[in-house]
Amino acid sequence: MSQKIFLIGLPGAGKTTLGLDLAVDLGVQFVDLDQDIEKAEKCSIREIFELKGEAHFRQLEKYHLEKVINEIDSFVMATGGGTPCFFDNMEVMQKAGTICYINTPIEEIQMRIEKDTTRPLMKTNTLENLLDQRKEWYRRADHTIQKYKELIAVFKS
Ligand SMILES: Nc1ncnc2c1ncn2[C@@H]1O[C@H](COP(=O)(O)OP(=O)(O)O)[C@@H](O)[C@H]1O
Ligand SMILES: O=C(O)C1=C[C@@H](OP(=O)(O)O)[C@@H](O)[C@H](O)C1
Ligand SMILES: [Mg+2]
Repeated sequence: MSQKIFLIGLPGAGKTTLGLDLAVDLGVQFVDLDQDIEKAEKCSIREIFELKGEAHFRQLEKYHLEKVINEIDSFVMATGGGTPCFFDNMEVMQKAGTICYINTPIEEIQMRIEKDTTRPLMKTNTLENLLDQRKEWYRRADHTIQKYKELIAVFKS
C-alpha cells in the first residue's frame, strides 16, 4: 500500500534529521525536497536564492514536490520550512498522504542553527516572525509532534 508522509515545520525543526530516521524505520524511501532541488539544479539553495531569487525557488519547490508525489509510491519527505505556505502545496500534500508538523520550540531551534549559514531566509527573518506568518499552515497538519518517539508512534500504532 502506498504511504506518502510529509514533515513540515520551521527551518531547523528537525525535518531532515527525523525524516531520515522515520524512513529507515518504516523501510521506505527518504526524500529531502531541498536536496532534490539542489541535485536537479546543480546549485545550492543559498545560491538559488542569491542568483535567481525566492520567487524562482518557490516555483522549483512546487515542481519538485509534485514530481516526487507523482513518481514515487511510498516515501517520507522532509519539506522546506516554507513549502506548505506557497501556492496550493498544502492541499497537494493533504490529498497525497499524511502531514506531520514538527513543533520544536523556537529556543531550541535557535541554539541548533545559530552558526548555520546555509538557510538564506534566516538572514532577513527571525524564527518568531516566520512562525507568526506560517502557524496557520502548520496547524493544518494531520499530526503535531515534538520528539521522534511521538512521530514513530503515529505510524507504528
Ligand atoms: N532531535 C534533535 N536534537 C538535537 N539536534 C537536532 C535534533 N534534530 C535535528 N538536530 C540538529 O538541528 C539542526 C537542524 O536539523 P534539520 O534536520 O536540518 O532541520 P530542518 O530540516 O527542519 O531544517 C541540524 O544541525 C541537526 O543536526
Ligand atoms: O523556511 C523556508 O522558507 C526555507 C527553508 C529551507 O529548508 P529548511 O526548513 O530545511 O531549513 C529551504 O527550503 C529554503 O531555504 C527556504
Ligand atoms: Mg531540512
